[in-house]
Amino acid sequence: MRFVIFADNYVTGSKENLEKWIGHPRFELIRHDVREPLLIEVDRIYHLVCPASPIFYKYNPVKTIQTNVIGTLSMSGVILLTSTSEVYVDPLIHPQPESYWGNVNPIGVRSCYDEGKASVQHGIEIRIARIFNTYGPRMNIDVGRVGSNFIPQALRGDALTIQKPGTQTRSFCYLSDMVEGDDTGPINIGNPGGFAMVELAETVKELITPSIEIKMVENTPDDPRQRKPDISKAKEVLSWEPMVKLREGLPLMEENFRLKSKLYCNESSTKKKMAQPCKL
Ligand SMILES: O=c1ccn([C@@H]2O[C@H](COP(=O)(O)OP(=O)(O)O[C@H]3OC[C@@H](O)[C@H](O)[C@H]3O)[C@@H](O)[C@H]2O)c(=O)[nH]1
Repeated sequence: MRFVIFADNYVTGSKENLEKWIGHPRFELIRHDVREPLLIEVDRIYHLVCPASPIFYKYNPVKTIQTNVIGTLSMSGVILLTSTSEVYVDPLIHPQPESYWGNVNPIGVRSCYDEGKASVQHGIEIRIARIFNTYGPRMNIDVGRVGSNFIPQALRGDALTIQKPGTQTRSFCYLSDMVEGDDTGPINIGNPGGFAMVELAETVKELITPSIEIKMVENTPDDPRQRKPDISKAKEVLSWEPMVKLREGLPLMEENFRLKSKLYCNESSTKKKMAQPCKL
């Protein structure tokens, strides 16, 4: 019989996201910071820890690197480690294969996360999922990620903020498309299609509030200029065919729009209104 013990220090997560499981007889929730050892006997560990939003992880770089390095050491016996496309940092090779070592600025503001996530002890059997940019329901609003900025901005009717130069690219994968792979080496998981932030802004504007403005704002240091996964290795172990075009991916975002709409519609909104992307 499976029993799940879930540990979180709620720095970025919330109990609300776990509501469905709290009280379940085979689910236990512990407030815990992975930088401290957790002495319990388990069969498997899924180590998903570390704030992933650049604003959060840059806020306290020492805690970030401790969480990634000490945290991973305390989780010895890990079976799955969620890593990130950030290990390729500002890549000079495009798209990025798993064999690429990355192009890091070791004294840059992002290095606490990039280097922390990249450090894994050699020789242990571990599944490392290098997750590229992902979006979907229950993202925190206003944590500075591009999707969680653009969609609420469009719903509120505020200008979309493209960070300069706007030609930087990312690939966006919907949450439920991030599926199981089974491979011990690091494996890229993401959408192989790359899109410039200007393209993303235009698409969000067109789909949600065509009348809103798009403005260019200053960027933060060391923002990667291009990023998309080389998924040739992943294809061998994943049964999933990712969507290459952003346009095809967008209908799936509707679920996301609805969730955001709920937050921005007032109490008197009708159910019907809630069920559609709502313009305020
Ligand atoms: O309002 C905004 C926010 C962000 N952006 C741009 O959008 C791009 C993506 O930024 P995000 O903050 O969403 O994500 P990043 O790609 O920088 O980093 C993230 O990517 C992969 C994850 O694994 C990491 O956890 C996370 O660091 C950047 O080029 C950023 O400059 C905007 O143009 N406008």
